[in-house]
Amino acid sequence: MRPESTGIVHFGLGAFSRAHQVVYTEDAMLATGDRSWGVLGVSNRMRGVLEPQDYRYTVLERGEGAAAPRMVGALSGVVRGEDVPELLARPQIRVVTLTVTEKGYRHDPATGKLDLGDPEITGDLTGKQSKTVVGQLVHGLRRRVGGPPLTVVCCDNLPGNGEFLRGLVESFCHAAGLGALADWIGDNVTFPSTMVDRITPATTEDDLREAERELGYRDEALVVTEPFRQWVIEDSFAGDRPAWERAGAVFTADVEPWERLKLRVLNASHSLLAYFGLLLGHATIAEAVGDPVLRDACSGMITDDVLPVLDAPTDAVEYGRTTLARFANPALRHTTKQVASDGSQKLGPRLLGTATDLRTRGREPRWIPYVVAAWLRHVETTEDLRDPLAEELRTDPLRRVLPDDPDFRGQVLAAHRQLVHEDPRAVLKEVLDGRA
Ligand SMILES: NC(=O)c1ccc[n+]([C@@H]2O[C@H](COP(=O)([O-])OP(=O)(O)OC[C@H]3O[C@@H](n4cnc5c(N)ncnc54)[C@H](O)[C@@H]3O)[C@@H](O)[C@H]2O)c1
Ligand SMILES: O=P(O)(O)OC[C@@H](O)[C@@H](O)[C@H](O)[C@H](O)CO
Repeated sequence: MRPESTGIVHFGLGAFSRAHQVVYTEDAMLATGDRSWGVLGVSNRMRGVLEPQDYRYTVLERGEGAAAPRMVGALSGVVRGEDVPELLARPQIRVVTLTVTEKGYRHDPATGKLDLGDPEITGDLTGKQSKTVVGQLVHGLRRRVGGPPLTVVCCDNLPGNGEFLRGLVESFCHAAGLGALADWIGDNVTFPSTMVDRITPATTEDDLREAERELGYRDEALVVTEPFRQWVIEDSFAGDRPAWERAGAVFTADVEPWERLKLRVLNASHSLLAYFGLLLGHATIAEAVGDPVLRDACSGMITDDVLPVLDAPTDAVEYGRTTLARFANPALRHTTKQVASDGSQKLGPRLLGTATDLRTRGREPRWIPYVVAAWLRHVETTEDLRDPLAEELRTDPLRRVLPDDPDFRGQVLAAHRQLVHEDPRAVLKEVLDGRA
């Protein structure tokens, strides 16, 4: 399938978007025959990779129920970030989607506010450059003023991701002295929140070689993913949109319960498996969840810490069970190192919100201090730490990450002392035994 024109600009054409939003968009175009929704990716790296392939790539599902390999053709091109401002002026662009990772938003992880001290944000505020995602978005919206409305759909794993991004854009406008633009955005641009789900590890050279043997061609932009996919979208679009519901997406008035369920059950368990998995020598998530102590620890955390403060839109116990079964998919080779990366950005949305909610209701988290302590051990013992705050974390790892709550900090430090002096497996067993 080839699109007739471009309707969507997508920031961050990483593995996930190629396995998720682009596939949903292609399915919507196939179902309706409306081929005006080609996706124009914004990615300096993927430009050089996809151009020689005419912007087509293969999606390879792995695991039980996997579909046949699929060639996706819904991308209409790939451009550089600097090209975005001009693009957003075009009326046929009706939707912007983003998967730029948590750190791509340049916010303070503790407050969720735009980091106005970030040198690249400061540079973009002058209007003389467009290096950050928020800067590119605002400079593009500036060019759009007077044109048709636009919908900006954040698809990163952040709570209230739509409202979050709207706040960053608003702060940028005010800091740049663009109050009138902020008013125009308020009237013409919407930021629906979304819950996105499809486990898609970074593609490795081994994946490429194995796929080449299987498919008979080499695809540098190939993605390997699981059969499962889910997309819940807040129904607040400013204008036209693809008929994503025809591709299985669900539109709802309130996405927050879905986002919380996913972040606090799935992503929180992923982080537990990553940090304790690394401490126990597990290279992949599938290996980690196959370790009975880690599996029981995930179930324990879901039952003891997460469920008591989760207003779930579906059966959360069953959701937890299905999640752990998906993690066990051995064909995915999702590394614990990948999931452990950028912890300073991930702990808040996945774990600390639950801990704060528990403490607000007079309950103590049983497992979360241990997961944060395992992350702390990861920070202390990893030479090539992958985290945007790596330098700062070396000197004071908790300052920018933990909420201002001395009791909780004390719990984390006590758990950390145990992990330094005792075998991590024995520590987890102790916590498990304490529940009996
Ligand atoms: N991979 C998954 O299983 C999965 C599932 C659900 C949601 N997500 C969400 O999608 C995000 C991306 O995942 P992925 O697997 O595609 O990662 P990826 O590393 O393959 O791609 C990330 C993309 O973000 C861009 N990016 C990174 N840092 C940036 C920055 N500072 N400024 C601008 N752009 C930046 C990169 O250029 C790249 O195109 C995740 O962080 C998560 O929020 C991922
Ligand atoms: O994509 P990351 O590396 O930021 O986070 C790793 C995973 O927890 C996450 O991507 C899940 O695989 C995903 O959220 C499942 O839908």
